Amino acid sequence: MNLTITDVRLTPVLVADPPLLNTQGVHQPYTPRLIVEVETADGVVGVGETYGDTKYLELARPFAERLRGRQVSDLNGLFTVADEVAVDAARVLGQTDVGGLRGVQTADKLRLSVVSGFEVACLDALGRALGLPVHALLGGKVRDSVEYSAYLFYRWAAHPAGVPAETDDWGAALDPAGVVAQARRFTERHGFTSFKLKGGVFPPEEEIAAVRALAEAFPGHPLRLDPNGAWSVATSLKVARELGDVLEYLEDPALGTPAMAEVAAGTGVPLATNMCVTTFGEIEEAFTRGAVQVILSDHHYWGGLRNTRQLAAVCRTFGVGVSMHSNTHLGISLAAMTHVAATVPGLHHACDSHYPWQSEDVLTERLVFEGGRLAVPDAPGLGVELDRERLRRLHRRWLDDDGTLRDRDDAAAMRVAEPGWTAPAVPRW
Ligand SMILES: O=C([O-])[C@@H](O)[C@@H](O)[C@H](O)[C@@H](O)C(=O)[O-]
Ligand SMILES: [Mg+2]
Repeated sequence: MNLTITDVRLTPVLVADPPLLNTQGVHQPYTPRLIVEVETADGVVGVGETYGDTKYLELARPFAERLRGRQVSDLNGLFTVADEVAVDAARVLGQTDVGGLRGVQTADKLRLSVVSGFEVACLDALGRALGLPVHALLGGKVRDSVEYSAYLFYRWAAHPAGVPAETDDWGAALDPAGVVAQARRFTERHGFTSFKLKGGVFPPEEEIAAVRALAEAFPGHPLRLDPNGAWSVATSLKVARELGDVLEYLEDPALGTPAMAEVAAGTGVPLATNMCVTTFGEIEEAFTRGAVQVILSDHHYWGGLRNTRQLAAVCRTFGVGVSMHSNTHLGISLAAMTHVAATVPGLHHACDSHYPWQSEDVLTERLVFEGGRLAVPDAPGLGVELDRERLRRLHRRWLDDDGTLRDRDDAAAMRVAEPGWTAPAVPRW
């Protein structure tokens, strides 16, 4: 068996995305992702997926060039390669991350997101070569299926008139009744029993009313609200008081570890984050200050599936819960999330996934939730197959774009409907 990498292919794509609202603005009609393929001397191909914005592509290209001649099994070596790839200072100085939702941009955060796509592709290739599923390469699954939550968004029925976009049949959700109707669709279509509402869009009273309406419609079901740091400490505490009896956790109510620590000190409602702790370096302060009770891990943020397991071990040591965050992604990433989630002991919360919002994929077969769960694939590698025709079509869309959609910009998308919109200063309420 020859595991030497002989070819690496990078294919940026633009994927249809509905008009989902968040505190920064609204999703653009198409969003970039990067599909990574590594091929071995034996002709085995592994696939991975990560962010596709220009700043990631700029790093992924020199990274890919350095991989030829290395072994797909040399997963630790990927971090050495990452260190060799220079990050343009303009990409990090004073910048915030994708949609402004992952805090301050650093060179490491960029590098780790790129590593994650290559690590998954190498694991897929290695698994295929050895005839083993990725979860086996991570030490073995401890569960046969992984639970996901319904990721509810305030949304418009369609992108603004005149904007080229795909359409869907979800309808608008702009008030409590719309949010409950959306939740019902999620349960009908995918069987989810946990619900997360993306907040920070309307004044907190309206979002409290929406969560109350969900609690009435789905009594006893786990509920979460995530305003992406849009609230002050005082507002966060007020929301925690009003919803404390129905929330599984409150996600990133306030921005940054010091503010989260203040909120945590004033409420018994657990706080979760995918914003103030997204690197190992941010753990110590947050954990020693008791700022967060659940880390929403994301293998794209943390540098891959093996780092996700290391994160889970650190969380376990400190008695902090772990679950999974999601941004817009396709089936390759969902499969990767499912493999690693299957190996993490004590995963007490359903994972987030945007996947039900994505009508397009690059796989031959979509992954299907049953009863809100995904079965953990046991086929070699990730257990998914790339559909080259679909990949070609979504790449063609990326090639045809004049550059306006190649970098996610939720505020720009909002300006189409509301000229003059800028992402609100934080705290917004
Ligand atoms: O896609 C969005 O609008 C989400 O707000 C996403 O960008 C966040 O990263 C994420 O879902 C979160 O939980 O914060
Ligand atoms: Mg979040």
